[in-house]
Amino acid sequence: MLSVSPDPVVEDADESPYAVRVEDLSITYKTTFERKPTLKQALVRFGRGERKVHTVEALKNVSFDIRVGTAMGIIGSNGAGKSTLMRAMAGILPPTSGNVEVWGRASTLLALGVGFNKALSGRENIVLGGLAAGLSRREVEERVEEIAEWTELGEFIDMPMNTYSSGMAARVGFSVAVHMRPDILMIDEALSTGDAHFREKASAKMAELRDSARAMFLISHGLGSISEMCNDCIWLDKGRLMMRGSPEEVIDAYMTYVKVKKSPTTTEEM
Ligand SMILES: Nc1ncnc2c1ncn2[C@@H]1O[C@H](COP(=O)(O)OP(=O)(O)OP(=O)(O)O)[C@@H](O)[C@H]1O
Repeated sequence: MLSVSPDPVVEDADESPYAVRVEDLSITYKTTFERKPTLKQALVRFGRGERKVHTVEALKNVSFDIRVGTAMGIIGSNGAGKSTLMRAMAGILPPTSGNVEVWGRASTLLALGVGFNKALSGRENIVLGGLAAGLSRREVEERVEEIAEWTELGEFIDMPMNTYSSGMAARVGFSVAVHMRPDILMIDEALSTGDAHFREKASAKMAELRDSARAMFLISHGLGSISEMCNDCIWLDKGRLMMRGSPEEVIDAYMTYVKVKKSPTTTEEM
């Protein structure tokens, strides 16, 4: 079950209120697919394929909570369940079991550029993105110029997005997400897109948002950006929560686990 409330709950006057609470969360994907029959099976069954169900337990009994002011890094190998967790917290994916409670409006920067209509211009996609994020027509009109300007795409902003490079499309996605003034900001790999100049600009914007939002989540294989941007960290492995702690200690444990020597290059490539 996902529940979203507008205001944070204060339970203990000495502590910041909760921003997100994840309780015993499990998510299982079920995909059916047509398995190609062997020649013999095809002859026996006159070419009919066999429907197979493939089940993946992407998250298994994950629990944690974060308070206002937390910038949490999420680390783990490919397929560990990081994006699944983010999707569940954003309300895009319903839990198979367990609960997710979110206080405030979440804005996600998942898989940058996905969801754009490439036949439309960057500016038109900004309008659609703003409306999809729940802004009113008027709010979108008020912000579209600023969002377009921020991409620094010049006249490309009025050209169809199928003429863009992936980095240019990512700029549009990033700009829309960071201008939604979210309470809870969720960023998936945003820092790895764009060129050096845009990455720097994106980092500065994220630092600004981290300070104004109630909470932030950052998924990145660039462990350097996790230690730079975050004050809390979790490590997922095969859907399980392995560890929670300061970015330094969790990254250390993770690096030891995957037995990769610590060096600036490997840190960025994990
Ligand atoms: N839509 C889906 N249908 C079926 N299985 C899925 C789907 N999305 C993800 N999975 C599976 O769930 C598991 C977790 O995937 P997820 O994308 O959450 O991992 P991740 O930690 O974000 O990985 P990466 O670092 O590669 O982005 C993987 O085994 C993946 O194959």
